[in-house]
Amino acid sequence: MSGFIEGLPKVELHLHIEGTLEPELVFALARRNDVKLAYADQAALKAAYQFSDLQSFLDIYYQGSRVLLNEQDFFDMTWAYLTRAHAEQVRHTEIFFDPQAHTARGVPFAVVISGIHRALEQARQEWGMTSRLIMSFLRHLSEQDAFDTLKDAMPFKDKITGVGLDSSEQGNPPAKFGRVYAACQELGFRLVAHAGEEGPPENIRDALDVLSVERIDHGVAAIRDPELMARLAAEHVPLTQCPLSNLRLRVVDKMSDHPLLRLLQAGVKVTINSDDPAYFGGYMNANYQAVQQGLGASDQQLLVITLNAVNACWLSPEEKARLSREILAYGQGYGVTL
Ligand code: HPA
Ligand SMILES: [Zn+2]
Repeated sequence: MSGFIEGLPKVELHLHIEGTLEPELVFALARRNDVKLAYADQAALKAAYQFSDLQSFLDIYYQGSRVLLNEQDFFDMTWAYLTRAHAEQVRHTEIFFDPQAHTARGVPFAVVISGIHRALEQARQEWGMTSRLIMSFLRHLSEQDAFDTLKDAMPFKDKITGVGLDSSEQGNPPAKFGRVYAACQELGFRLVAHAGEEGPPENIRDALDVLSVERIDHGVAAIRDPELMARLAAEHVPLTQCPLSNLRLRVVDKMSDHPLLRLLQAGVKVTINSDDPAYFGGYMNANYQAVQQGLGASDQQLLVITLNAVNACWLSPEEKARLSREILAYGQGYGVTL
């Protein structure tokens, strides 16, 4: 691991908190809550992390989430992620959570958000690490289910900055949630959506035009559509990309095929993120390393990508300016300038 990457102050914008459940914690929580797992031990669970596509991952990811029952479970999961992210110099993180994966099992919305929020608050107090929460709708479920979830979220609105859209992209295009997003916008939520992960460039366009999102999560398919790439660049639409995720879910065959650097060179505001790090083989540093080693990114390009994340995040202008200065000063220490 390069010293430059290890020490670089980072911002993470695409992280599913349920995707940070390491096998060790899955088993610890299963024991604590008396939940039966389909795997005999941690090694057997890890061996199942051989994914052929997004759906094959989601099936295991939702299985893993079944061990989360109590407020303390959501705290422990979130605290474990924050501890790792802090060790990797993540200064600010914007975290997705999937309430429907829990409320459908009878776990109250309040339990989910209280445990996550308590950990975020502790990280802020202990380390000055900042965060935002993004409530993500499961796109394989119905519009009505999303509206019901939005209603459940209302008592906790002050703890939720944005809404997102995740799960199975195939067969569940953005337009299915046009009315939900309009309602969320009316309520003052920031808007993002997964698009162009396994789906076509059209889904990226529709996320922008029908859902009015300000960032695209993944957006890998943009590389197949020069006109769309030019639009993303011209409109400064950030893409929260996740290289190791795309490799493990076979969105790309090999890391050298990943479009992240080509998009950067076309002027698109790409960022590097870890998505579901417990399942995809690494947190932020490993994803930065994949871009460095697999794509040949220079330290200067990694610096630009990191500043893109600062610009795309939901901190105040003052906080962003302070973080940008810290990152630029860090680069200068390595002789890396813009
Ligand atoms: O990578 C992902 N894509 C879509 N849905 C998800 N839910 C968790 N991770 C993902
Ligand atoms: Zn994701």
